[in-house]
Amino acid sequence: MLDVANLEAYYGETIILNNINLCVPKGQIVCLLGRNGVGKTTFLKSIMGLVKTPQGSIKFNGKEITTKPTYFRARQGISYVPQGRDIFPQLTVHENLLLGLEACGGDGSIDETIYELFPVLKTMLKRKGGDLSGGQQQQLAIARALVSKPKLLILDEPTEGIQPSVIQEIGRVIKQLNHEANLTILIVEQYLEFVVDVSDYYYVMEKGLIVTKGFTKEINQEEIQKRMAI
Ligand SMILES: Nc1ncnc2c1ncn2[C@@H]1O[C@H](COP(=O)(O)OP(=O)(O)OP(=O)(O)O)[C@@H](O)[C@H]1O
Repeated sequence: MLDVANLEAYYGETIILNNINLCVPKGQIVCLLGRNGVGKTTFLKSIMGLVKTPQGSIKFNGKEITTKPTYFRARQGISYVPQGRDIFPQLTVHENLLLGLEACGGDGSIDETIYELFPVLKTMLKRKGGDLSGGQQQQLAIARALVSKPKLLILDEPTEGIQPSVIQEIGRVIKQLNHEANLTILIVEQYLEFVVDVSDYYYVMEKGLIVTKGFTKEINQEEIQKRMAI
């Protein structure tokens, strides 16, 4: 579904992504692991068209999107939950969710299945986004990304700063979306246990390069943990 080949990205003269090749097959959950600052977020921003990529190609469902604007990519069905969630603190939960419709042109309505996935949000529709806990904000951010019924959901460190019970809840929802709705998902993560729990395939990035990859069921957790700790 998502095919990235020989991708490069720079901030000024500094190369951040160096010849990245990564593939997210339809119906799978793929995780990109790596320490702070290796370029994971830059990679996700490249997919969304938020960072310029002078070299390489990004294909979505076989179509070249490398030079397309962000809104085009969103309308094709790519939905992105950035690191730090980007919830609008002064808007209510309901208003934050309505903003998710913008990705598909502002039409339509919020599907009831969103509240089935995240029952806690239904009880908080009139609350300000800024009054929610970190975990609830993450759930709201994921729910907002789902409102436009994407084909590919991209999550940047969904477990960051979140308590274990909510991490479990988020893991459950991600697996449910994948199994029941056949949603394809790409996740950037540093929390190895979560990656092992939810993903089919993993990639590890170091200094803008993919250094190892494989099927999660064959992962050597000790080796990956060492790489993450260096
Ligand atoms: N807007 C920017 N301008 C210049 N350099 C940047 C910018 N954003 C990130 N960088 C640098 O690019 C490198 C990669 O950053 P990036 O955020 O992609 O890493 P990351 O792996 O996602 O890390 P983290 O887990 O901390 O988010 C880092 O050295 C960072 O300092």
